[in-house]
Amino acid sequence: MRYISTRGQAPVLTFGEAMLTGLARDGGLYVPQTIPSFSAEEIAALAGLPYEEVAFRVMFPFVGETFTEEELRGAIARAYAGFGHLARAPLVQLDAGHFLLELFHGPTLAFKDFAMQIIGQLFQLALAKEGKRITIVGATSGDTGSAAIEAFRGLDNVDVFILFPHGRVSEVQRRQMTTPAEENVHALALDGTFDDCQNRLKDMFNHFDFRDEVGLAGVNSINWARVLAQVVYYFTAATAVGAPHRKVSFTVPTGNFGDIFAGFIAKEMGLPIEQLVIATNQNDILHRCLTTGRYEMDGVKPSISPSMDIQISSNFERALFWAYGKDGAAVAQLMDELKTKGGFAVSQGALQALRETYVSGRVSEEETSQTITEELKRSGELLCPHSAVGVRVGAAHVAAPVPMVTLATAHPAKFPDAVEAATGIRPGLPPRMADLFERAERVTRVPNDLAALEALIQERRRK
Ligand SMILES: Cc1ncc(COP(=O)(O)O)c(C=O)c1O
Ligand SMILES: N[C@@H](CCOP(=O)(O)O)C(=O)O
Repeated sequence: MRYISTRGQAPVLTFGEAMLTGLARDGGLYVPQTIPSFSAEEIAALAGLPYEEVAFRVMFPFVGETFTEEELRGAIARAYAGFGHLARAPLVQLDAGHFLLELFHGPTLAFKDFAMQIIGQLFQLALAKEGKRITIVGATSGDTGSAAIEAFRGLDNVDVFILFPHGRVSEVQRRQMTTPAEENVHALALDGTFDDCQNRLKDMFNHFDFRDEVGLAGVNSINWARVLAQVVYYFTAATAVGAPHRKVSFTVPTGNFGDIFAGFIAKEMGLPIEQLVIATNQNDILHRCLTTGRYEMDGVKPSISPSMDIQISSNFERALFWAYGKDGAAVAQLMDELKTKGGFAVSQGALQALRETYVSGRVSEEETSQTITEELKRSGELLCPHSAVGVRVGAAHVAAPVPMVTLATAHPAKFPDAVEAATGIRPGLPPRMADLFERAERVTRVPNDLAALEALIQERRRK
């Protein structure tokens, strides 16, 4: 299996190389050159298997020569052993034909753990083989950061720097990033938005001297391995509700587009997915783009679902690559227009291709809150605000007899203020995190300035 860049100008890599490289050297994102496909019989055989076995069968064809079967199985077993639910990703029924896929039973209570725990294991295997040390820099709107810290804390050959937008994450999210005491962990509160954090991260990748000197690695969904690990739960959920014998639809609370893009990959692999529904909060650039054909930035508005307060939806580039018939030059031009003009128009053909793959919906702040209130009364499910965005849009797209699965992306306890305001109930953290508010915080306030960030990372990383 080989990996190519969405901008067509970077070296073709193996899975292991693409995983350690992160952003391609032409600024694009790595994608598999071909997508392995599963027959209906192979999909049917996944029903009822342990999550770990499904993860192995789904991931192994993409991993190719980088890891042996034994290595991958071992990494998967270690990755999910600490999850707080035997099913790993349990499904609960909300309504006739509407299911919720709970993705928040991992160590940091968000769906990011599903991928981050496994890539933590895979990075360790790859680094041991190559005798390398690396500097991970991550950008987060709240959840990727803590998941990355949890996966890499305390490792001798890895330093982790996490950029998060100052004042724009929940207190629980912030404390999850600022309280780990390990010396290889650095939480950096940046004066700006998540998009600024992600832009500076990409700037670092595009600054080759810095990148090579520090051994820069990325664990955002820039990294293909992140997306791959997220493909797995589409298979477990779909087979649990009857695939491949019947079709299934998914609704995904969407920001950086990694999660829903994993659903697209599952579909390309043969999973019979009817609708892939993008659910956005008031930062609705993706919904506007599908509706109007223009991807147009208009400023991030802070919301009660802060992890989705994103305008530059990184993985949309991967979706565009497919929509433009894998024309890297066309994608590079769009990304250049986004950077220089703040937007671009999608061609008619590509827009049609996007609309054939995705539908979308947008949820206001009031509707998000109302959905948390109503869903608790109706089904007893206490939703986090991101999952509530998904449930609202998902409910509007249920089309019998095809079941709808909405992804619940975070635990309500990560956003206690929004949940309490909607329901009067303040959700508690699990016992292992009960002292989170007593732990000492360690955080550095940083400017939105590439040179200053690079200097800080150079100074703090262990050589
Ligand atoms: C809780 C939560 N829900 C949804 C999302 C959106 O996921 P994606 O960025 O993969 O679209 C994020 C972050 O990205 C998140 O942290
Ligand atoms: N919501 C995310 C934003 C980064 O997304 P990623 O999937 O690219 O890591 C977060 O919580 O940080």
